[in-house]
Amino acid sequence: MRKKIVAGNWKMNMDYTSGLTLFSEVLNMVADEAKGDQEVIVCPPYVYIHSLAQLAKNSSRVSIGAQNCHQAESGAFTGEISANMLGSVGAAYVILGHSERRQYFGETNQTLAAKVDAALKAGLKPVFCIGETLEERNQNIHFDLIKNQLSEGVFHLSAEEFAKIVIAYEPVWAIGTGVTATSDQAQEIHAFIRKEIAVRYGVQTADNTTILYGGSCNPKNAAELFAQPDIDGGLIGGASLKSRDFTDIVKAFNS
Ligand SMILES: O=C[C@H](O)COP(=O)(O)O
Repeated sequence: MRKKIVAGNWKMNMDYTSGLTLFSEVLNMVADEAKGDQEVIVCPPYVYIHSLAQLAKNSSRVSIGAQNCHQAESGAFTGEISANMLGSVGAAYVILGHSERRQYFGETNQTLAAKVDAALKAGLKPVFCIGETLEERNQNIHFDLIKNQLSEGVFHLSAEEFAKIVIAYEPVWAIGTGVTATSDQAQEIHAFIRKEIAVRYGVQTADNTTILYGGSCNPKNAAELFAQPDIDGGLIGGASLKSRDFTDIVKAFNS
C-alpha cells in the first residue's frame, strides 16, 4: 500500500518569524486532520530547516524537506549545501528537479541523477519532479519527455534505491498560474508514469510508488485530483503558504 503525501514547497517565501508561525499552525492543524497512512512534508528555505525540524521532532505525521541539494558530499562549492548537511539538521526529504531549478539554474537530467544519488547516500528521500511545458504538450512530445526525465534522472537506481523515492508530476504550465491540469489530464500522465515504472522495476514497485501532482493545486480542486487512482497526493506551492489552505488540502484525502 503506497503512502499518501501532501508536501508544501515554500519556495523562496516567508521570513523566519512568519515561517515559524505558519509551521506551528500547520503542525497543530495536521495533528487533528491527517488520517491513516498520510504524511505531510514541509519544505522551507534551507535556513529554516533546523528550527522547523526541532518543532516537528515529536510529530509522527510531519516531516521536513529541502528544496534542493548539491551533488557533492563536501568541498569547495561556495554557497552550496550538501545532502549530508541537510540530514544533519533534520531534513528527511529533498525536492530535486523542480522545473524552476531546471529552468533558472540549468539543472539537467544528468546533474539531477547525481543529486538523487547524493541524497540517497545521505539517507534523504528525493521527491523527484518531472513535467512538460505547454509548448511540449502542444507539440505532443510530453510523453516522450517525461519518459526521458525518468530514464535519465532516476531509472539508473537499483530497485531497492528506487523504493525510497517519491515522484512529483508538475506540468510547468500549471505551476503558479492558477491553471490546474484537469483530473483526467493529470490521471493520464500519472498512469503513464506508473506504467513506465512497472516496465523498469515491475508492477509491485510501480504499485508502491507514491506519485504526487503539483501545479495550482488548492483546497477547491484537491479532492477531485486526489480521488484519481494514480494520484497519491500533491506538491503544493502557493497554497502551502496559508495554514488553512494547506491543511484543507491535507483534509481533501478524507472527503
Ligand atoms: O512545488 C510546487 C509547485 O511548483 C506548484 O506550485 P503552485 O502550487 O504554486 O502552482
